[in-house]
Amino acid sequence: MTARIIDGKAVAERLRGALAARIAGLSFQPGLRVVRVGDDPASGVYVRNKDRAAAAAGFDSATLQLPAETTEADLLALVARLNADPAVDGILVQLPLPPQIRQEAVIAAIDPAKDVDGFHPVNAGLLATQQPGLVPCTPKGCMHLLREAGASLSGARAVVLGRSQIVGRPMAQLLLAADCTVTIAHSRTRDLAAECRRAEILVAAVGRPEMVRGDWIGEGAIVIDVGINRLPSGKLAGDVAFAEAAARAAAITPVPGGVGPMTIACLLENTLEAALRRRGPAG
Ligand SMILES: Nc1nc(=O)c2c([nH]1)NC[C@@H]1CN(c3ccc(C(=O)N[C@@H](CCC(=O)O)C(=O)O)cc3)C=[N+]21
Repeated sequence: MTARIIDGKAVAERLRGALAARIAGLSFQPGLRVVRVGDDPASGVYVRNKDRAAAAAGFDSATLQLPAETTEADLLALVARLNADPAVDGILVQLPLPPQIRQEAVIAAIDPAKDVDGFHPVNAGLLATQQPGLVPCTPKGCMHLLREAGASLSGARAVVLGRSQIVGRPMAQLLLAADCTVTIAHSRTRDLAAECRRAEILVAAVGRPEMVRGDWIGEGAIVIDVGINRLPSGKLAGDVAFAEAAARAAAITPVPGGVGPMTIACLLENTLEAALRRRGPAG
């Protein structure tokens, strides 16, 4: 089998177009504030792409850049100001944060109604209990792509590789809510390759370049590659060895151009959702 390539860039473009059309009909611009402390390289391209996409879709968006030495108290004070600002619908604090700042303290300080990353424990709890809330952008984007690939989810064996708070766990919740039979595999799992091979839907989110080899892929599986790893050569690689996997999968996402652009589109989708929930449809 040679896999169909799931074009995340094109799907994201369509989603952003649909958001732009909805925003054009509003009496206000949904407001997004991204806070960046220091200059972690993983965040650089992301912040630039986000700013461009948000402006093009009609959001009132800005990135607030703080020095790497910022104290936790100063960052919490900024979050409190953004929480109180009625023009701000979505707040995203770029992770990772410098070591003097406790990540959990900052996430917990964000108003859950403005938590467009969906990382606040209230939103994680709403997702786990199948109530409406803000859903983390990357797993949400992966679900869009699975639907796009025509995956039939009900009853399907899905394996999520990785158990992070940001991707693996919420991804498993979304697949379960879609009636998949879900396995979460991770670094302590015995025989990872065998677990993955059983998957009809495989979502790889471990952050290790090309760790998933071709013989880990079941014939006809749908493979969603969340990894965006920068190699020493400067090239980007996913968590999946793409060419090997594509020889066995029915469909697969590329890196770049797969999940990454969907993360950004879903951030904008969440910001619009948060705005409509906070202000009502008329604004
Ligand atoms: N609070 C928080 N939320 C995040 O969602 C978050 C974060 N912090 N910190 C950094 C990581 C990284 N991240 C990316 C999203 C999209 C691309 C993306 O669009 N990548 C392009 C390629 C970019 C390139 O060429 O380097 C693609 O995959 O096609 C990359 C990286 C979100 N993150």
